[in-house]
Amino acid sequence: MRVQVVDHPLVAHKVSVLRDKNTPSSIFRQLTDELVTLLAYEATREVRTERVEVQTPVATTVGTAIAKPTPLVVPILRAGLGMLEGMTRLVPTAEVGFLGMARNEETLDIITYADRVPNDLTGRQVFVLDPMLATGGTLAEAIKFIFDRGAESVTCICLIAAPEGVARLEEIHGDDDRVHVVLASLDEKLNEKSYIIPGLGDAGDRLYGVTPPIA
Ligand SMILES: O=P(O)(O)OC[C@H]1O[C@H](OP(=O)(O)OP(=O)(O)O)[C@H](O)[C@@H]1O
Ligand SMILES: O=c1cc[nH]c(=O)[nH]1
Ligand SMILES: [Mg+2]
Repeated sequence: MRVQVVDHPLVAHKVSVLRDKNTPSSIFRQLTDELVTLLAYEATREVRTERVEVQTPVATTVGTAIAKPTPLVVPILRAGLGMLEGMTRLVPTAEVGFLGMARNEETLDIITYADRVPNDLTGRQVFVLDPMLATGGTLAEAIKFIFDRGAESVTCICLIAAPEGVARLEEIHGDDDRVHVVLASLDEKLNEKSYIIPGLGDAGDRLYGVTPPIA
């Protein structure tokens, strides 16, 4: 498993504004969108391509196209939805599947409440979007889910991660070069409620407002 923290002043600036508790939802959504585009640029370096013939106004040349089957983008609802548009803007030919997952804030168990992901992911490169990697429970479950359907590789794009969550994924996928994690920031730690410190609070709530927990 490869973990990459994107080291760029624009990324660092935007993450700092995201963290600020006084940043309103509208700006939070806009910054999330901008950050995804910057991270996706790195995360898609190994997207499969093929050579194509291109006719310019003056000559014929060989160009590059994203190969089929096209990448599949999977935002983890809710918070991952805030990252979808930034990703599809960069890879407009990607297909999109949806996974609804929520962590029970008491037990930290993961509830999968929606599955709109193709049943057969054989040979697919999958990009999972979720702004927060805290204990790693959600992403561990999502990665397993996607590999169980036959995907070739899983690249997770997250804004902020805790070392504890990265360590959990390393424990499961340490030797697995099919897994790649791209981050804007690797933070300090988790607090006693498994929130990321310093983090940015609850990403879903900051994007969309407070929602009651799923029973
Ligand atoms: O690494 P973990 O400890 O599993 O925590 C991270 C998960 O928590 C948040 O989702 P949440 O459960 O709050 O759902 P939401 O997006 O609907 O708010 C976040 O978007 C991740 O999916
Ligand atoms: O800090 C955290 C941890 C989990 N989920 C969030 O949205 N934020
Ligand atoms: Mg949440």
